[in-house]
Amino acid sequence: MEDRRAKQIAFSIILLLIILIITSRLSLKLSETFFLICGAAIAAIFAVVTVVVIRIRFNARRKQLEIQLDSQGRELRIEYRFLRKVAGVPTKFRHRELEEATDGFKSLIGRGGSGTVYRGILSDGTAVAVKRIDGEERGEKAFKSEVAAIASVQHVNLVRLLGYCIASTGPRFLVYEFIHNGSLDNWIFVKSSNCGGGGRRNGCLSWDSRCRVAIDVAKALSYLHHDCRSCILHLDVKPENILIDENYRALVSDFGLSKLKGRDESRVVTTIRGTRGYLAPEWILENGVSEKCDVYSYGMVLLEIIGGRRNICKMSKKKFEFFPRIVVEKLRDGKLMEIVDERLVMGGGIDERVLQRMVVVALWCIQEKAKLRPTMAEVVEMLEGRVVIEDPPNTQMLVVDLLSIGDDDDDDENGNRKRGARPRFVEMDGDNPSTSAGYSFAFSTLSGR
Ligand SMILES: Nc1ncnc2c1ncn2[C@@H]1O[C@H](COP(=O)(O)OP(=O)(O)OP(=O)(O)O)[C@@H](O)[C@H]1O
Repeated sequence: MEDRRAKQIAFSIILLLIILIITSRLSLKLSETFFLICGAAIAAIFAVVTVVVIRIRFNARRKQLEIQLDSQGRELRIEYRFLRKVAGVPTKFRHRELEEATDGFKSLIGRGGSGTVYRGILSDGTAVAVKRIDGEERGEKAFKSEVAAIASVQHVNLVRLLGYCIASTGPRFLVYEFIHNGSLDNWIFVKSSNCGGGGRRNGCLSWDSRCRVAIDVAKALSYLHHDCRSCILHLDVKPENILIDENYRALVSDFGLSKLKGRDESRVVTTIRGTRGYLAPEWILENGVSEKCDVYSYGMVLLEIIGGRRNICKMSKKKFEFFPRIVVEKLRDGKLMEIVDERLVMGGGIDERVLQRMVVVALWCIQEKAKLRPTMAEVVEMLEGRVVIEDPPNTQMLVVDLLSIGDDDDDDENGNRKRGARPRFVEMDGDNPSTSAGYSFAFSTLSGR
């Protein structure tokens, strides 16, 4: 466009100069002035032609460079996007992109303590779960913990954080890969029972799948504790935070409560949060956490996987049943099959040696004294049958789970624990727990999530 305009101007100037030569030839004949004007006009024509040619060439070169840079930029952008994907670096999404992906946040998958999860499809066809983190300060904390903990880690048994979205105002979002079979609680608990969970039901996970899931979760936690630059404490291990993929393999999710612990630190001080029924006793007593808190929660989950029921089960208004205690008794009496999820016993195919191994590992994990518990790396070894496992010490289970039994208001419609509910410190006496006044000092250290 610019070139055409320059050519038009040059053409007009040259035309004017030629007209000038012709008119001066007619009026001045072949005088000296005519030759002067003629020489100057020819020089001007030459200069105009030179300028136009240089300009056209310059523009052509500039255009070529622009095209070249543009294509290099595009290639770099593609390469960068690819490298981010390969390295697992989360992408920053715009709110509009997430709105489009979730069709206006319409298809709700679930609700947790820190936010609401929606199903979505990204523009490239990737199925995602978009978690909207609610609450100002708490939301900010959960968001930062989650991104800091899993943005840099990669493991087949950890759910992948694909991206995030932070707007200057409004909630924050985390975008995960979508895991098709939902959370483990839907696959192990019986809905109708008091000791089951509420919500969506999927089915009953087979014995073999349960064994695989147990090892998958143990491997994920072992990786977080031992194989990352800092030790990552999950601090909220429970069936709701274990997702099951289409091959019935487990992926640990929800890092909203996680903490990083330096390799030279023995424990990290943090306020008491998490979910009743899975909290290690020392967290409440000493107000510090270590990887042994995850080991405790894992042991509790392992028992629930085997039994297909919650560990703490409300039988009536004042009566509770503590499953780990029953497990200890049945192990002692050699009647372990009686603690297995009835639906699996009916189907058969349970290897009693594997069952015994899993139970013993779980009982080691829930030892009240943290230092007696194995590491998650040892748990993997034990579950895979690579080491001989000694019998766990006889534990009194006096302080069962400081947050496990609360007010009636703290339980949901099925009698199960709600997350973040006010805790009550309990002393177990058979299956009839009572609040222990002697331990009431612990209340002052408690804070809901
Ligand atoms: N990546 C995912 N793919 C499929 N479903 C998911 C995914 N992430 C979460 N969900 C579903 O959404 C539910 C809510 O998840 P979320 O992590 O918010 O809460 P939670 O674990 O139940 O509770 P809390 O946040 O209090 O621990 C889960 O129980 C699970 O069923």
